[in-house]
Amino acid sequence: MATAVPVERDAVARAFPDPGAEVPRPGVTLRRLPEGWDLLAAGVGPALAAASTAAALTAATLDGAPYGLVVSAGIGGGFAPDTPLGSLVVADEITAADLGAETADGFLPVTELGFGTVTHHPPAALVAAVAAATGARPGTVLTGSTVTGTAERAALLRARHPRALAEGMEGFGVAEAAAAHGAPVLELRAVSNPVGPRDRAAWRIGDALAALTEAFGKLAPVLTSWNPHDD
Ligand SMILES: O=C(O)c1cccc(C(=O)CC[C@H]2O[C@@H](n3cnc4c(=O)[nH]cnc43)[C@H](O)[C@@H]2O)c1
Repeated sequence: MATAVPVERDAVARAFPDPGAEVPRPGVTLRRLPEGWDLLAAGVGPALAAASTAAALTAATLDGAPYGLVVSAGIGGGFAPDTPLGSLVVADEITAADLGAETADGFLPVTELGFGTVTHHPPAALVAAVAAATGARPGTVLTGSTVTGTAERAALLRARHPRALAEGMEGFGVAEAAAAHGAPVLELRAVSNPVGPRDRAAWRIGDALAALTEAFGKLAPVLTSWNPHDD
């Protein structure tokens, strides 16, 4: 499970009775839980999140215990009015919002330039099970390297991605690393702030971290019992 920062990782860890033990691996330090999950504070932004997640995936494979699922989790911005502060979003699409080229006629995703990918799809049955267990709303979660800070940018993103419910900075990077290793990916965001004009004082980080802990308490049995062959 990959979060951006250590406080998010610790919020996930609080859902489990045993805090686990640190396991240093080349390029990353994992927190290994007795339940069989590795937690990773993978860094802020898609590039560092991808690099850290790839390091963890490679280490697990070389250790002879490849991961069966990669989860990107953390706080995020929510698109009003669908996602109020403290609510949860589970991604049925993980989409890079700013990977492409600006042209005189508007934004072109890299796929329209002839390479790469801009969207990953988590397993549908797993998304449905997570939504049922946690109350998370399924929808598109956007990844960007810049936190949206104006109403204009929020409206433009929503116009380009009408199904977008939330915005984070790591999901697509984590998903790219998982895809390179053939592992399925999931993204769960707890909404700490509205996507729109920047008002850092209004971010409800504590509430979002508490929602993350509560969600992972309900999620653990779902993830453990999920059978990839159902998807
Ligand atoms: O200041 C703190 O105490 C604190 C605690 C936990 C996390 C943070 C972060 O700033 C982490 C950055 C993290 O947050 C995600 N995020 C949150 N809101 C948005 C948003 O509106 N748009 C994009 N990303 C957002 C993001 O994934 C960052 O990694 C601070």
